[in-house]
Amino acid sequence: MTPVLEISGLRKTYRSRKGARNALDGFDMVVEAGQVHGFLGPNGSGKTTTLRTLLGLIQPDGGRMTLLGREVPRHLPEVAGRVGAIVESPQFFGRFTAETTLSLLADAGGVDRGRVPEVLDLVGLRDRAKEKVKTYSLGMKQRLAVASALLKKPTLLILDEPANGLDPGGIREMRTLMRDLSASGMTVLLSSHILAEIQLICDSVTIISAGRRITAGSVAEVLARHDSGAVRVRLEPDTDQEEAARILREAGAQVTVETAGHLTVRDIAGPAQITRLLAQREIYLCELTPVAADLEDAFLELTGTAPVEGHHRQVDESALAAGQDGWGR
Ligand SMILES: Nc1ncnc2c1ncn2[C@@H]1O[C@H](COP(=O)(O)OP(=O)(O)OP(=O)(O)O)[C@@H](O)[C@H]1O
Repeated sequence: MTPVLEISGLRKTYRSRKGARNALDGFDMVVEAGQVHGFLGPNGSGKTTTLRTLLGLIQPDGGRMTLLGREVPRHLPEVAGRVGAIVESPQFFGRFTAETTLSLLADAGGVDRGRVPEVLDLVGLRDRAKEKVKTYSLGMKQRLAVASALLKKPTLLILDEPANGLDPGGIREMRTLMRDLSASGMTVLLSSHILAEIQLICDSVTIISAGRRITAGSVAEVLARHDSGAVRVRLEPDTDQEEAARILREAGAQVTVETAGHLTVRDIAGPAQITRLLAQREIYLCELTPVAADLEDAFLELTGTAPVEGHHRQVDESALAAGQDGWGR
């Protein structure tokens, strides 16, 4: 089946009097139909630039993009009616109610007003639909934004940080909504920094760093590639942790002494080897658990953005274009 979205070799350089920055440096991405696809990357890595370029809001400097099988931006008008998107927090008129706002948007988009109560219901705003938007919380405005993107029953829904400003209950509702939309046949592409959430919601992910794809695949594949083989060991109470760590290190393992009674062990043949080495010295275990890699670990390692003690990471991820030092020199 043709992917719903395909990007290859996308390039975008922002130029100003201060210099030129490569926001996208040959970026590739594929999103298959019916998936919830997570788009992840550190601050300034190029996510919004990608989404804005896809939607024809930014002119790329090179590369190819297709949406629903049609090349964009050239054929964007043919597919725009089937793509719903929120790429920046949309501004709504505070004095209008959600119902009026959506009705006007429906009229403007040639959508039957009968769809308005449906989308209000979908995003959980039905009970507040007749109140003015200026009385809404941030999370409620976010829901209204999603409702507006759903008006035209899109085949592809693109959301930039949809969980922004939502409380834990709201995040969970958004997760259910994404899954329901996907189950109804819609493809969803969402960018987010809430990695635990992405791990729960998404079928597949693309991770971008410095304007390039650094990994992509199903969440399970990305996690499997990242599996560190680490094992968490809990020792019997009153065991000398340092002694146990020393024994394992002598055998070539990498050992981190954790909170009371726990060790994390890497680079060892297997759990049986840990048990054998310690039992030979009359040290016994209560528990031995493989440490499952999570998306946050994979993300921090792949993007090189894990915090380093005593070092303040600078947030901008994009590379200066060749020959530029940021001051146009
Ligand atoms: N209009 C612009 N003019 C100049 N530089 C820009 C412009 N928009 C984005 N950039 C730069 O391009 C790079 C990529 O920005 P982009 O907004 O795409 O990142 P992002 O991955 O969406 O980041 P975040 O997670 O912080 O939202 C950054 O260095 C940013 O400063």
